[in-house]
Amino acid sequence: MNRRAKDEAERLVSAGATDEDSAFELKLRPKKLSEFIGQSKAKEQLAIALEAAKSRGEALDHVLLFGPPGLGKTTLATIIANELEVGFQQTSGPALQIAGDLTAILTNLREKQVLFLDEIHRLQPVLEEKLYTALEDYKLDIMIGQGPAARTHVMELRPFTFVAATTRPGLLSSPLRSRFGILLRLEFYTDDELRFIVQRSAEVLGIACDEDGAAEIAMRCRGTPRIANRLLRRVRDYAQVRGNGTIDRPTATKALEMLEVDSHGFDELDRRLLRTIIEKYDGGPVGLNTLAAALAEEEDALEEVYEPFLIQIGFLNRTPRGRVATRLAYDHLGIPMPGKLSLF
Ligand SMILES: Nc1ncnc2c1ncn2[C@@H]1O[C@H](COP(=O)(O)OP(=O)(O)OP(=O)(O)O)[C@@H](O)[C@H]1O
Repeated sequence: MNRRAKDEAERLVSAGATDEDSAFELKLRPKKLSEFIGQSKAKEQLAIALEAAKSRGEALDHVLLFGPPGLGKTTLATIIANELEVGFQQTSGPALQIAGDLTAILTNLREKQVLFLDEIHRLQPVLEEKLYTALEDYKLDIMIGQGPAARTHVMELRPFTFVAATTRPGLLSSPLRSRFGILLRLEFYTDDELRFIVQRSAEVLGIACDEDGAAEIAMRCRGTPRIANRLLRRVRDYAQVRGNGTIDRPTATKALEMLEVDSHGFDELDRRLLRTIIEKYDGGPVGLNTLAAALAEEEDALEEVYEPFLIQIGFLNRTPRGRVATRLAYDHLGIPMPGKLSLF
């Protein structure tokens, strides 16, 4: 495990998946679009496209899912296959190393099947080019032989639906982006939607959790279902050992305070990030690389994992000159915000 993955795994409110999450996520994953809570815009777009493809008896257009980690991209990909009643095969950008890997997967796909490729922004450029004709015409160029005797053979593929996911849509080349007919952006969830998700997960896992207890967890999970499900498991432990086994508001509050997850779902790292901008750089603007060096964190991790939620809830601004802490950040940390200089 590299340092970033290790730090991420240790961070309770990280949106990245840990091994423990994966085991639970299999149980908690909604199987049908009707069970998928929230994301009404993406859901409606998808429902219409699914119905149209089904009524025409064709493979669904290729789908690109994008948004921060843990919001349900993999879940939606599996739902697409379930709704179409076709097979589902999953791989990821970093897992595909050589052209042969991709060829093997594509040539083994069955008619109208869903192929899900996670982290498509990390796909190697040569493989990306190979994908173009496969996505456009269901054809694959295969090189046979080597040197002057090498020949290209065009292989026909069965029509399939390609579903790709990325946290960094900006890194995709425009030819690749243009191969997708359906673009679905996933947004952070509202507190109400997350309360439903917590209650549903509690029911599936057989955990006693009342509405207020679920609301307390929902409020502190950074708009992210994966974090909601993880906090639910930790609060359940606390309720069993220190409480009467039921998750109500006081139990959830005490458990989350003990875990140092504050009322906004911030942990030590978020507070350190905001405090660094305020105390070391007078509130900003400070460039991403300077900030990453000051925090001893990687730029990618700051940009992909930590910042999106802080920006979404208005604690941080990304400006052309760098990151700026907002008044909300000063207030939350109890630091007085310096007044603007006035000429009068
Ligand atoms: N709308 C939803 N309703 C109920 N549960 C959800 C919803 N979205 C996600 N979840 C739950 O959150 C967890 C994480 O979802 P998922 O693995 O689909 O996220 P992801 O966006 O693919 O993340 P990553 O890209 O990091 O893999 C799963 O346990 C899933 O059951």
